[in-house]
Amino acid sequence: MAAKGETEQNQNLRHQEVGHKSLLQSDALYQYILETSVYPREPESMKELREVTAKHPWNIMTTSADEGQFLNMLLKLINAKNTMEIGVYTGYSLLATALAIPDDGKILAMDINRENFEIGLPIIEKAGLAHKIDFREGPALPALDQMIEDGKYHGTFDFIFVDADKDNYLNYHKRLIELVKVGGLIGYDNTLWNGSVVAPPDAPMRKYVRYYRDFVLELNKALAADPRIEICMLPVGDGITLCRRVS
Ligand SMILES: C[S@@+](CC[C@H](N)C(=O)[O-])C[C@H]1O[C@@H](n2cnc3c(N)ncnc32)[C@H](O)[C@@H]1O
Repeated sequence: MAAKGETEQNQNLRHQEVGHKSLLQSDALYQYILETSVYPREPESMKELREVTAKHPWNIMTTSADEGQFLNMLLKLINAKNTMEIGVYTGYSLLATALAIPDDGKILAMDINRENFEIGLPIIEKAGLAHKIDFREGPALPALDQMIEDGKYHGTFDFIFVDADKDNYLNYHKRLIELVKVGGLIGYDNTLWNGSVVAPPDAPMRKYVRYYRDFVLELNKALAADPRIEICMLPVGDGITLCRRVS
């Protein structure tokens, strides 16, 4: 929202700064989406987890409520059962997934930080969903290598959500393309990276946005050129690219 008394010119300038949270033209439009169709339909457990996460110092990392709603709907549409998530944080997207998959569905969830996962875990337990989650603490890349070496995970995942270290996304893609089933989906989060993907190099940008920007640009090019997948880039949240494995 525009601060009280802020001039239109200042407001426009503020929206040009890279790092603006919403990719939409105005905060008011984003707020409209949240208040009209997201918050009124958000399950109690997701609301509770969102509110607990809001008090955490790194809350900027959480998946937005509109993206959580989108993931939940998408997983139901594709009847996902066997899923993976790389980058859990306090578990908002994890909970959106756990709510969408059937009772015997599974989520292999990986994160280097167990402490943050444990912030959301009691809420997931209270919702009766913890049995669907196999949380593994540690860096995802060696874990994926191990799965590939094991052989038994090839082509077994219906859906994989990647929301972790952007400088590894291409490394993840090389492995995940073997683990997702033909016809299954991989979702890469933050592919519009705060809008920085179209910013001039000298634009004002937070340090971490600038650091990861080139990796995101490289990923987007590589996904667009990969004949093993069909892709669809959506301006939901910070941008999500869905990749459907076709071969
Ligand atoms: C943007 S947050 C994930 C947000 C989460 N999807 C949600 O809904 O709140 C990114 C997470 O990736 C984790 N992460 C960073 N590097 C990682 C790595 N190499 N392997 C696994 N997880 C990693 C971080 O600890 C952090 O919790």
